[in-house]
Amino acid sequence: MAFNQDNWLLRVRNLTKIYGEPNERTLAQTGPEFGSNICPETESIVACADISFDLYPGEVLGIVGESGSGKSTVVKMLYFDLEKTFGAAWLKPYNDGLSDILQESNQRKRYIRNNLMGMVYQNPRDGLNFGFSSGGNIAEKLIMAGQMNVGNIRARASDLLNKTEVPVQRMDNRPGTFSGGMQQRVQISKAIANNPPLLFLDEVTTGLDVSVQAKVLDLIRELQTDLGIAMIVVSHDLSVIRMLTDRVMVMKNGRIVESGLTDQILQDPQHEYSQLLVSSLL
Ligand SMILES: Nc1ncnc2c1ncn2[C@@H]1O[C@H](COP(=O)(O)OP(=O)(O)OP(=O)(O)O)[C@@H](O)[C@H]1O
Repeated sequence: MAFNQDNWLLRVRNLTKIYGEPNERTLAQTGPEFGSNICPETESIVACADISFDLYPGEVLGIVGESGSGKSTVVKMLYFDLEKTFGAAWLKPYNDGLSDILQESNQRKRYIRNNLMGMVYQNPRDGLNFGFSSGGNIAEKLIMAGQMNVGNIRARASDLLNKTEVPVQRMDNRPGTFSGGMQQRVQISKAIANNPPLLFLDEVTTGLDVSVQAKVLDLIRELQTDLGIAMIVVSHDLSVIRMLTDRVMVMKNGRIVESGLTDQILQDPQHEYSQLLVSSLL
């Protein structure tokens, strides 16, 4: 798929998260060439640094890398779960892409999250309220975006559960009574309830049985084709990245070591670490 360069949906520049108290040499002393994200002088941790990319409407971008490479930190900052240390991000549907969303007030950030973004976490407990029914969880997201009509909300919830193949008769049951795969489907329903242009998926199939994983991945692919939502897919699993994404960024020790079209990187990885990842797929 070709994307028009001027027509970005999300623009991210130099996104960086450092824990602890860095000094001016911290960034220069951490990263893949040092095999570590810990500053030897200050012991501050560079969870990720200098992350820059553009995402286009309807595009699926993968972030792949080993545990601790900084993948989740990137999406958590963009979804406002974590504060950035440095960097900026712009979202086209918000103020025509003119405002750095990371600098906005908490109230504006809530608006952006509720109306323009969705997030599916690895652990359904992070994305769902287990005290509410599955329908109630979807309703919560719709209400936060200003919908008030109970009939409409219920109709939308049952439509979404249908779409994600959760039995609609279980709409009034709590997610705690569902299987792991079904909990992820409810989480996906909730995340897309407001038709967001942008969806974050953070290791959403990790921890599920292989056959259940395949069904959840199929569902995500179908939704992407039907709804054309742009997605950022975080996974340590290159087979998930291969199945879902158009483009991929490979991360190691908090930095992007390689990025490009997924097919190209899978066929001809340039960085030593990407080569290692790809060879583990074979
Ligand atoms: N609160 C924290 N304090 C200090 N360091 C942290 C904190 N949270 C995360 N880190 C560190 O930041 C780095 C990146 O973490 P992150 O969770 O983004 O990695 P990841 O690639 O998503 O891995 P995983 O899939 O295991 O979560 C890791 O080295 C981690 O130990």
